Amino acid sequence: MSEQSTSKPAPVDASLSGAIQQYYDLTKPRVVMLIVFTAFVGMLLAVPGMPDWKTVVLACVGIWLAAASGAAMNQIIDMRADAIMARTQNRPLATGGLQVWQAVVFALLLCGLGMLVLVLWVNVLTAVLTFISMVGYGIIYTVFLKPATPQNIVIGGAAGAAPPLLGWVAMTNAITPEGCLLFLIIFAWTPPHFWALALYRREEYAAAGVPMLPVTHGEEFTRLQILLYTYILVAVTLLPFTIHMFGALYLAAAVYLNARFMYYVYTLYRNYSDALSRKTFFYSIKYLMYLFAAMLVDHYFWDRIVLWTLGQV
Ligand code: HEM
Ligand SMILES: CC(C)=CCC/C(C)=C/CC/C(C)=C/COP(=O)(O)OP(=O)(O)O
Repeated sequence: MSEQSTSKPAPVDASLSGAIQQYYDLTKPRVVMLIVFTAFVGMLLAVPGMPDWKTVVLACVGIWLAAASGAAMNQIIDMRADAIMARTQNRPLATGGLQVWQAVVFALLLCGLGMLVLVLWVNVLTAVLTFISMVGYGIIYTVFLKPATPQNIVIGGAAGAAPPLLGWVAMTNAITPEGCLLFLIIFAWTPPHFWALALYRREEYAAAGVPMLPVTHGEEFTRLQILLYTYILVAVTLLPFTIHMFGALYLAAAVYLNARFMYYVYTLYRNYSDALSRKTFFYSIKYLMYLFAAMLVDHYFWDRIVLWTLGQV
């Protein structure tokens, strides 16, 4: 049995701070935080030495606003399905804490502000790519892909994978192979990240009528797909080292993080439990955070370590 919707929605807090909290929740703050972090890393990797911090801050703000707008659009469209699932039933539109028109105005405002910041103070290419990602998630994934195909998150994952490339483009105004490689890492990471959650939440998705892979193709097939995508992820995360984008610091971190991820998904494949599936999902988030942090550390310190070591011999 996967985890069931047994709890009741929490009562709505009608105070001002309650209203602010509802708007804040509408932006899926923690997901968007990691999205902005990967964009931030993309920005710093794109230039040698210290970046122009003003552009970095403005690009982070613009991408944050656009991603938050996408998250709000997603909840406007999904409010009925969200009200059915225990995991999402306390979202502001599902509880009635916010009205649809309030969420629509808020989403449009975030979108407009985000585009303004990117066009005025970053560059038009970043604004266009960010807009495509926002619409890709908020509309194309949510309206067309999510209710239609179990490949929804594979195709829709392109929107969530865009941020490091957006960060790269913000600093260079160019789409380069290195920026695309960062995109590819998150693209390959998304299926194990999401399907691990979908496995232990499969009955909720079935009840809400969402055709996620464990619902349409069963648990065993999903476990195999998670394993196969993690193999791809391992290969893709090693590529930046082979093209000398990063040095041994990154390699060590990637090998360690990949070994742990493989251990989780292989065990999940051989011996399924909801508890392990949940652990795998939470590990996937830490994995991405640490992998991108390792890129930063390598970018700033690996050359210095090599030079210092050479100086010692
Ligand atoms: C199409 C792609 C993706 C899908 C379908 C997906 C799906 C999900 C789902 C269903 C959750 C649970 C959310 C909740 O319980 O409220 C979640 C959580 C999370 N996701 Fe993803 N995700 C995707 C891409 C991403 C990306 C690109 C990132 C960051 C770079 C990300 C970071 C996170 C984080 C940090 C959480 C934990 C949120 C929390 O603790 O509240 N996800 N994801
Ligand atoms: C501008 C930019 C970079 C784009 C935005 C990208 C973005 C916010 C991606 C988030 C991906 C995500 C949380 C998917 C959740 O899927 P779901 O909606 O199926 O999950 P749910 O069931 O929790 O609502």
